[in-house]
Amino acid sequence: MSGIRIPAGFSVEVTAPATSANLGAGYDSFGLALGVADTVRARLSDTEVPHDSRAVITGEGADFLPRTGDHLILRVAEQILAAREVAGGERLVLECENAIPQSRGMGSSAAAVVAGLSIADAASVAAGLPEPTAAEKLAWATHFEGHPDNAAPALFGGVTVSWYPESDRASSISLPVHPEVRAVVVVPDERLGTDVARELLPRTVPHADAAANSAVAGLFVHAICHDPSLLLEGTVDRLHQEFRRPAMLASLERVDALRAAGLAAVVSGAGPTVLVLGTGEDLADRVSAVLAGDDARVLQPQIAENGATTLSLRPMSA
Ligand SMILES: Nc1ncnc2c1ncn2[C@@H]1O[C@H](COP(=O)(O)OP(=O)(O)OP(=O)(O)O)[C@@H](O)[C@H]1O
Ligand SMILES: N[C@@H](CCO)C(=O)O
Repeated sequence: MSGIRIPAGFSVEVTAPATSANLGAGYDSFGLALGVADTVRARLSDTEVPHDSRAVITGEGADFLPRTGDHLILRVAEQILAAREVAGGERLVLECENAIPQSRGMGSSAAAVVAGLSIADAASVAAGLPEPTAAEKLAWATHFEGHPDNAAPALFGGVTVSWYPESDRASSISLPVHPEVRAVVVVPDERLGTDVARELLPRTVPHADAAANSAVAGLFVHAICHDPSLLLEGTVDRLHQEFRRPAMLASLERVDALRAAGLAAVVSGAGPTVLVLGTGEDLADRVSAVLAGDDARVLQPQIAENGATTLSLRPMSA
């Protein structure tokens, strides 16, 4: 280490939003931030902390997420601080208020990664390093998350399109979303790990399917920015959803029923949550009416304009 360390008394509170990736045809590229967020308070302990009590967790995942350095937020924060040669990462302790359900396709891992990154950034700045650029933040978040479609909206909010200008560097832009577009999610109790869902995808797809998706992806951008009446046609996917049907039969049945009723429903991320995009304050009611008798939770969290926030950074003691 170069002698840079997190100062005594360091304390920060960050939030990171849930996200929905793919949005139909934009596999591994499109994503949006939702108005549900995890809140994490981190502080530097001035004494050694028992390894298994570094994270106090309430809310979603409190019964099964690890409390040690295996905890994703701690692991990300520590590894980034170590890469920057900032000492003290192993003495960070967390209070996590989790609102995002894990392994449901609502970007919980991206939110955890972005929370860890935000803590590492705040600690680095407190130690005297410059504030990282947006491009550096996306690079770190993509490094840990594996793909940028959840990471970009978790960092920057809104609806994002991500791509790889170089094979090892992701980039993203934010779209100017039509003000009437609303987002509803249908969240089942069942969990499905992203790694399991990715295993179900074929290594290659027919050229016609790739061509169809690229046309619809272009239409989606127009629909969400300018003409929400085209969202149903602009969310037809041929690259991922059907391949994953066997792992989430009930979710694909919900997608089918909602689309048959004219609502732009897609699998959210790797599932099994379903995302519905549309207009009107009554969108959640219309979704609930189509899914009458279904026990999955219907929520209308809206599209969040903002991504991760660093809520408070107390002045550091010397
Ligand atoms: N708040 C959190 N704190 C610590 N670890 C978390 C947290 N949220 C998610 N994780 C880790 O990420 C895993 C879930 O990641 P996974 O990619 O399977 O689902 P997801 O991110 O919710 O879904 P998707 O990527 O499809 O939107 C959890 O099992 C846990 O290991
Ligand atoms: N694009 C990703 C999102 C989940 O991380 C997938 O569908 O596997």
